[in-house]
Amino acid sequence: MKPTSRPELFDFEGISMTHYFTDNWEKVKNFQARPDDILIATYPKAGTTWVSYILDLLYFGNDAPERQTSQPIYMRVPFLEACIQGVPSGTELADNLPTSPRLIKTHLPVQLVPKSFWEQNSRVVYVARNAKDNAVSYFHFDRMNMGEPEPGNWNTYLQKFMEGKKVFGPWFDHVNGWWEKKQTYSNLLYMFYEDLAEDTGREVERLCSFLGLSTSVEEREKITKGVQFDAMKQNKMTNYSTVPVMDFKISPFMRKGKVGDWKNHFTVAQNEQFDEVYKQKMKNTTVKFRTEI
Ligand SMILES: Nc1ncnc2c1ncn2[C@@H]1O[C@H](COP(=O)(O)OS(=O)(=O)O)[C@@H](OP(=O)(O)O)[C@H]1O
Repeated sequence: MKPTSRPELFDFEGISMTHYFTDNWEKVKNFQARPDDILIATYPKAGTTWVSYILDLLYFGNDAPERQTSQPIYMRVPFLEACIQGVPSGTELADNLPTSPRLIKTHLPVQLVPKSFWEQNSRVVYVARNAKDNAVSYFHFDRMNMGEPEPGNWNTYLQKFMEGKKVFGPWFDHVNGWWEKKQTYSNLLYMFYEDLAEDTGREVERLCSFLGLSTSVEEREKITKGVQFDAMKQNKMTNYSTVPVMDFKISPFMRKGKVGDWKNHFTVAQNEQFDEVYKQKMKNTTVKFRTEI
């Protein structure tokens, strides 16, 4: 259903959120994960759809062709915390998934993930993207998605991004929180968008080895080809063109798919300020990002 106005941000357990991701909170919090579930966790716009589609093809690519031609990726990989009037919630979709393993998407910061995922020792694939490109992608997404708060202009957007006043909270805490989790939770694979862009085939192989899949080289090559930006942009089941709240005339979901597009957006002054903030916020972590490849 099309919203009549954009939602407001509010504080939820210390994180900026909109009601779309908190309205179903009791069910999200008490969600029953299974040991073979695979949770795909990301800060928004870090490569969720890319990795979702890779995993979907790895597990179900050879299933009935209708799955690939008639079911959009967001139906195959439910968005756990999403709750939008008129469509089934993420928890409902996940509970009713007929396939196994279940692939489930979340943008939650690690501390808000339902505890059953940890209790069941479910596998988690986290994808992170460098902060500058992530901010740019998020800005264009918020411009075109009426389900997101009003983005304002690029400069005000960037200031708010640095303050963490974006849906799902600060990028910094998100990537750092999940990085810390990885140190103690062995069923977590921490991936980078930049690595995927540099060598998708290598990253597909990494995923297979994490998941214990013995997919053939030919199959992996086929998947690698099918998940390239242009192929996914043309594919109605992966390009989000079926979502009514998104206005592709403003900006398409599959926008550029590049590493380094931030250079076309940041002014010299914005870049200097961002680097200062980044240094402060990232001073206690060992996670390293590439802003170009
Ligand atoms: N195959 C492939 N190759 C390269 N880049 C890709 C690919 N698939 C998705 N993308 C880019 O990822 C951005 C969307 O991120 P998400 O899928 O995480 O969005 S969401 O949070 O689920 O809404 C968005 O990035 P930008 O183009 O920079 O805006 C997409 O274009």
